[in-house]
Amino acid sequence: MQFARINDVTIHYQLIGAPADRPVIVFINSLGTDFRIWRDVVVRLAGDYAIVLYDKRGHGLSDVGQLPSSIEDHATDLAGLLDLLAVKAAVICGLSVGGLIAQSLYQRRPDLVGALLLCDTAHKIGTAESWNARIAAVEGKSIGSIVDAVMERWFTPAFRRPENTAYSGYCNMLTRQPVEGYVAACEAIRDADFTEAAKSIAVPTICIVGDQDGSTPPDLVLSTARLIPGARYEIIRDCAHIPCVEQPEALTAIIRAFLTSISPGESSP
Ligand SMILES: O=C(O)CCC(=O)CC(=O)O
Repeated sequence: MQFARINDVTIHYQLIGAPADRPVIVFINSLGTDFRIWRDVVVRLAGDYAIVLYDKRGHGLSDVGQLPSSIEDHATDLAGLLDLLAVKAAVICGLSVGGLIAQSLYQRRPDLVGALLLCDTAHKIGTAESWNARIAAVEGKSIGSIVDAVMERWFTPAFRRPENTAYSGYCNMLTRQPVEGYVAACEAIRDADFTEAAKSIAVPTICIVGDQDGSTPPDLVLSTARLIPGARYEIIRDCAHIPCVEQPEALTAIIRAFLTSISPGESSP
């Protein structure tokens, strides 16, 4: 296990491979998850890329940190981690709120971002009303009180079968996040809007979405791709909000094809 103290927050991370030798992919996880969601993608890419995984503040084994916290605070944490690891111009792959953090990192520290993989995310996610209702439910009851509704957005019915042990494991992952970390991330998402900033992104970008994503549906992700100059757009079939769990092979194939197209010869297909 690897931990770093960044911006007075203990951040849990994992570095796989040597950033000096290979292109680096940084994975940022979504709301209510920790970096273990990337496992099935990482095992497929680790031979060809150096990989940075971390639990954003308020999730997994990282501290919650000072409250309230913003998407910019998350981006500053990631910048500190990448500076510590001497990583520059990385491929930044953010899932959902992770994609907001990726967009904020690009605005604050473009030197750290060589390309963007925006996965099941958008320039703006949800409305103030929807986030305030979710925050009230979690603070008034528990994360457990919203788990069924969240899982309907995260996973397709085929994955949500009771006999699927992975499904019950991901329910556990959600309900075991600290309530104050989950709420702080909901507030940060509620207050983030990259509609204007997206138009100034000038690195190769691909927007990817599951065809059954109930949190950031295909139309929303397509509207984000249309804001970003030259961005590509890919849909993954039979998949909802978390393709790294539900369709890791398809997601890996899209990542490889995209990275090979922007840096031919740098990675083996
Ligand atoms: O997944 C995220 O990071 C935010 C989007 C969301 O609302 C996910 C969910 O449906 O719980």
